[in-house]
Parts: sequence; C-alpha cells; structure tokens
Amino acid sequence: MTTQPRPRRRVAIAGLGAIGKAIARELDRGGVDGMALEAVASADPAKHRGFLQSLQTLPRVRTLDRLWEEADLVIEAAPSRLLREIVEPFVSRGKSAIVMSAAALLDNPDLIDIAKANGGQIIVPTGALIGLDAVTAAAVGTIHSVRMITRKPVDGFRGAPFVIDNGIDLDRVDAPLKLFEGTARQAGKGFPANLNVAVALSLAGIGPDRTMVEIWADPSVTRNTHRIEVDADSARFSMTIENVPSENPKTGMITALSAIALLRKMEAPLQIGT
Ligand SMILES: NC(=O)C1=CN([C@@H]2O[C@H](COP(=O)(O)OP(=O)(O)OC[C@H]3O[C@@H](n4cnc5c(N)ncnc54)[C@H](OP(=O)(O)O)[C@@H]3O)[C@@H](O)[C@H]2O)C=CC1
Ligand SMILES: O=C([O-])CC(=O)C(=O)O
Repeated sequence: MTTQPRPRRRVAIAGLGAIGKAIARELDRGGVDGMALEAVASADPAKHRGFLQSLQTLPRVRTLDRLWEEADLVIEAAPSRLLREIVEPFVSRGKSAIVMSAAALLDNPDLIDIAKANGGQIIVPTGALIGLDAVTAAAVGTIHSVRMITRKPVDGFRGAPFVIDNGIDLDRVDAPLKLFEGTARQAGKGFPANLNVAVALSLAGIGPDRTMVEIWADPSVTRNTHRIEVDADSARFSMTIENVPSENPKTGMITALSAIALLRKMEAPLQIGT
C-alpha cells in the first residue's frame, strides 16, 4: 500500500520587514517541508519588488483583508496595530495565525474566543525570548513568581510610547538607565514594539498582571538582552538571551528563526520540546 503525501499547507505572510522577509526566504527555498508560501502583504509592495522577484516562486501580493483567500495559515509580522485586521479573517474561518506582535493580543483578547468558537488557532512562538518550554511546563504546576529584566541599546527604544509620554531624552542617556518597572501588561502598552517577549512570557506563565518586568536603556550593550527568573513549585530557573539585532534594531535575528523552527515543528514527524 502506498501512502499519499499530505497536501501542502498554504502560508501567507503579513508584513515584509525583518521577520517577514526572513520567513519568506526560508519557505521559498523549501526550508519547511509541507508548507508553501502563497501570498504576502506589505504597506508598500512596490518597495519589495526586487525582493519578491529574487524568490524562486513569486507569491501573490494581496491586501491584508484578502490574504485568507490564499492561505490556511497566516504569519503576522506587521506593526501591532494591525493584529486584528490580520488575525480575525483567519481564525474566524477555522484557520491558523502565528502572531509575532504578541503584546497586541492583550488589547484583543476576544480573538482567542473567536478562534475557539470557529476551530481556529493562534500560536505565539518563543520569538526573541528563551525558556517558554520550561515556563509552560512549570505552569502545569504552580508558579510563584516570574520576573524579566530587559536591557537594550538606547536606539532600540526610540518611538516607544512610554518614552515619548514621559519626555525621556534618549540622546542624553550615557549610563544604564532603568526606564520602567511594572507588569507585563503595562510594559506591552508602553513598549509595544519592544516587549512582545514579556507578554509572551506572561501568557505562557502566570499572566500579564503578575509577571513583573524591568526595562533598561543601556549604552554599554550591543545586543537585546532578556533575563527571566522563575520560581515554581517544580523548579527554580533563570536564563538569559543576548540577541543580535536584525536589520530592524528593535528586533533580534533569532525571532524569525524561532518562527521558522515552529513552522518546521508543526509539520515534523518528530517534535522536540514542549
Ligand atoms: N514576539 C517576538 O519575540 C518579537 C516580535 N516582534 C514584533 O513583530 C512585528 C514585526 O517585526 P519586524 O519584522 O521587525 O517589523 P518591521 O518594522 O521590520 O516590518 C513591519 C512590516 O509591516 C508592514 N506593514 C506596515 N503596514 C502594513 C499594512 N497596512 N499592511 C501590510 N503590511 C504592513 C511593513 O511594510 P513595508 O515594508 O511595505 O513598509 C513592514 O514590511 C512587530 O510588531 C514587532 O514588534 C519583534 C521582535 C520580537
Ligand atoms: O529582543 C527583541 O529582539 C525584540 C523584543 O524584545 C520584543 O519585540 O519583544
């Protein structure tokens, strides 16, 4: 008896920035067995003509509201304000969405209900962080506390609402400066393009109102550095990741690799890690 190969999962990418382009390249070169890039969306597709033409197979270029027609799965890799526009058309039709702008999920919690009611799925990769496997495992038992300390080069914080609202002059930061201390929910609001990782950590563990976060603008670091400290009934652990910035200084290179690893895992006959 011969077994039929499974149909390839059709993938769309919303956003062709640091993350979206790296994932598009990998899908195009056949780096994810069982998945094919069908469609992309960006704010200014003309800007990406050269990139798209460098791919072996040209994906369709669509607006965000039409991506669902082309794919079973969307990868959201766009500014966080567009989360609902990208995710809802997929999950309301029983399709899947991989969400990079995790912080925006806190403003759109009903997307999870919509996914549940319609058989859709929202998946948040570990992204630029470390250790979500251990955090989700510990959360099956009891986690007492989760703390995260983020240090980034000063430029990584330009444009953050918290920095603007508090009149912080980043040009005058010449020694490590603690910008913020509070909950992951507050961090996600104040630093939506910087602290997706804190929100992902909180969703894996004890939630956005109990996960505590410190944020430092540090002229002495060249990498986006996140340390997590977890105390649970099953284990105590701390881990640090030092991310090499990508072409977007706010985004670590490993973020796109994490999403690619997740795509591979979704199709793999052997899956490693929780
Ligand atoms: N979960 C995690 O660990 C991490 C998450 N992130 C988050 O992931 C998201 C993407 O990050 P990154 O790739 O670095 O971002 P970039 O700024 O590099 O890229 C954003 C992309 O979104 C596109 N875009 C903007 N408006 C629209 C629109 N109306 N329709 C379609 N596309 C649009 C832009 O298009 P164009 O190029 O045409 O202007 C651009 O290609 C961000 O929200 C970021 O905060 C980042 C790092 C870690
Ligand atoms: O560290 C990074 O590369 C990005 C980051 O913190 C985030 O968006 O959460």
